[in-house]
Amino acid sequence: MNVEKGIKTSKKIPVYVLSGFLGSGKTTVLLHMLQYCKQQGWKPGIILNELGEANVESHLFENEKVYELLNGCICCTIQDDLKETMDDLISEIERQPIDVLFIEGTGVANPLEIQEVLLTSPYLDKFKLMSIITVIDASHYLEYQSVFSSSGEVRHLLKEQIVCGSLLVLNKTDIVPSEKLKKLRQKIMKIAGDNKMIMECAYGQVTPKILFEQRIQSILLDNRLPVEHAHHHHSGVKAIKLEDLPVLNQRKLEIWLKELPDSVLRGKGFIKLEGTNDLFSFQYAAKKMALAPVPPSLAREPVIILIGIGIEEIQIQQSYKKLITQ
Ligand SMILES: Nc1nc2c(ncn2[C@@H]2O[C@H](COP(=O)(O)OP(=O)(O)OP(=O)(O)O)[C@@H](O)[C@H]2O)c(=O)[nH]1
Repeated sequence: MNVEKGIKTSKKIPVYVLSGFLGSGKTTVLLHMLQYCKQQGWKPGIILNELGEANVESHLFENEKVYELLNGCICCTIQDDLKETMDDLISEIERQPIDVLFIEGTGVANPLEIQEVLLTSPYLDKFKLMSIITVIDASHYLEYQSVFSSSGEVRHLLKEQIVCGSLLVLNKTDIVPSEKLKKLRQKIMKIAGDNKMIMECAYGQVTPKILFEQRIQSILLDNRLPVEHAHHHHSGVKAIKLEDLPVLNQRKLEIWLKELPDSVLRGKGFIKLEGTNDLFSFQYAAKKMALAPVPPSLAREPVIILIGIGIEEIQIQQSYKKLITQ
């Protein structure tokens, strides 16, 4: 279909769901899609579903209308929370219409749960699910799938996200050797089936037309998986918030991160570093830290949120204490 024409003329608001494991690059892909919206003059609405009590990423969406669903998805309350957020959104868009809606699930969300909400009344009459875009971290997928280095829950979730995705984005190819990439593609195709489109990319740079393509037809919605399947509990998922952070030494921080248990899968937040007055956004995914200065006008308190499956809060707090007292 002609995507531009479809979005402009559609009576229902088109919805894109971004799914994918913790740190795979969902926000990166979303920012890329938002840039395209801007070029096309489309007004987007965004629903972010975050683990943990604080959203440390909303500053990335400066000029956009962002609805936050914090603490989501640890259990099935995601659906009630999402409905509440959608209700707010519906009343808000009567005053401020939007052309397209993005829903970014947490890294441990099963996209079917989101899909199911969109299929119930009154949302079904107002929104049209266009695509579930599943982002896969090419640099870590094989490790996450390995029986030795990850929990069964992680492996199950990764598979579900691939099966439910209508477009697969194999991200972070910049840090993966081509041989590994080939092997990876084969593995993913085995789970996804031959006719699902897999786009390889770095930093979410997939051609917008491919991202915005309608890939879910009503036929698929009618044949959706049974409800029991969609209600998958992620009881072992935990987000730990480290607050009142002092100014940190970068080298010690790197060592601390390296020594964290493997069950810590993701970190994000804001930190201050020795030798500079700047505030940095802190990202930790697939065992790699990325820091980026943020403007002081943001005025956020330093905080680190660690997310993992089966992480022991006491163990983390003890090692954190060591980091800040060394
Ligand atoms: N090397 C590399 N890093 C990337 C790429 N895409 C994203 N990143 C980095 O990976 C980290 C996580 O990216 P996000 O887009 O925040 O991932 P996410 O899936 O939204 O993360 P959660 O919402 O926590 O699950 C950030 O530090 C990104 O800059 C890529 O293609 N290559």
